Amino acid sequence: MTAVEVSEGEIRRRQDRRLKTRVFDTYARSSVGGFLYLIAWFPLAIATHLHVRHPWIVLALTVLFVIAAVLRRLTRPSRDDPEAQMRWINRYACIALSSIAIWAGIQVWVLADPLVPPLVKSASLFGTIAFSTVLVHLYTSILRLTVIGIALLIIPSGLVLWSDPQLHILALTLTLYSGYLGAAAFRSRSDYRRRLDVDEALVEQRDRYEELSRTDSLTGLRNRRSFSEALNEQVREAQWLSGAGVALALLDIDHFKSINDRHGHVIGDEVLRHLAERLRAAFPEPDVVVARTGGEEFGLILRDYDEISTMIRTDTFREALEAEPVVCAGIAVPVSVSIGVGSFHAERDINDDGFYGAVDVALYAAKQQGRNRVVSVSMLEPGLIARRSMGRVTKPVQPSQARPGMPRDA
Ligand SMILES: Nc1nc2c(ncn2[C@@H]2O[C@H](COP(=O)(O)OP(=O)(O)OP(=O)(O)O)[C@@H](O)[C@H]2O)c(=O)[nH]1
Repeated sequence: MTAVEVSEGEIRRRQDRRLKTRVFDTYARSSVGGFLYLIAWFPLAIATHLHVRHPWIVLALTVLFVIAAVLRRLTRPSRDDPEAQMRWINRYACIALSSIAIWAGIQVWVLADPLVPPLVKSASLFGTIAFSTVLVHLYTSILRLTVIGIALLIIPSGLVLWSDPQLHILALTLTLYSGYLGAAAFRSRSDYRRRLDVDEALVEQRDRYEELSRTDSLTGLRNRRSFSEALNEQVREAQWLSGAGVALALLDIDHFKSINDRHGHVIGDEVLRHLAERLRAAFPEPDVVVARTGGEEFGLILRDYDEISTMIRTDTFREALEAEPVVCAGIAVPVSVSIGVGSFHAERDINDDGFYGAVDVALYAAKQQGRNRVVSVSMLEPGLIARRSMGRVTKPVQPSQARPGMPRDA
């Protein structure tokens, strides 16, 4: 896949991420917006004396505003289900539009009522203009809601104003202003989309760097840092969850220095790459961790494996590797590996460091016994782990702790 091609799954993931951002931005900006109508409604009802003239209507409208405001606050979007988020947008838009429609109706009533003083009519119209302006900022990511909301607030009031020839100029001004708001809503939406694009690019870049920091650049396998973290995690699981088990295998190419000396470092690198591919093919399960832990050292973490099954599997791999030389640039390079294996025992190993140290001693024993073999921790002479681990390397060190002279690129 080239850099330009993006898989369907990836496109879907991006769309879902954008939808989630839109939904949560909308909720964060506007979930208390319904109460604004309520706050504006009380003084208006009093100033127009509607509470004295039509107390039941005032009460009914107040109840409707309260229901819409509370519903808007309580209708929380789903965190992870994109279909539920789409449904939420529609439901939320209906609730928001119902408050807007009630206010628009009140505004028409106030403008048309001859008993309402002109000053109160102007104040109420000013409130309506403020509400329609706020919509542009509240619902930036749901353009249709903004446009319908502005139309609901402005058009009926504009028509009432237009019905009085003396107020034509006011109706025209209102129409012009609604045009401006429409343009602002489009502008605000495209700014918002640009912001989403930038956010997305940053998230992708962060994910890419994170992936790179866990990958061995030569082989593409996990690197020692990622391996250490996975081992730590799985050992902790084995410590705390009854029934969870974890096995570890450490593989070291035999006489790799002479491969480098005979064929050069470029072929040496190719051998490392080929070995990585063979390991990946031999241990394809997603829950098996395959890593390059050092220069010519590789590691496997096998969840829920015991020592014997790990020995059998790694020995099969060793035999297959020995039987089929690695071919690099037309040169057949015989490669063999020594392997140490073990499964985690809490009393013996204590933690991941102790576990790694024990398997490392088994690997050391495999080298000592003539190489090209698998040695398990239980095959070791009692007391050897304690003696050897004093002088041997324990769990792979983090890159920041790496000493000069450590293998390249690991
Ligand atoms: N080509 C190549 N060589 C590497 C890399 N990292 C480490 N090496 C070489 O791996 C060799 C490891 O040599 P030793 O530690 O002596 O081990 P060995 O020759 O495999 O001998 P045994 O492990 O005892 O069988 C050194 O020559 C390193 O230079 C690498 O990334 N690429």
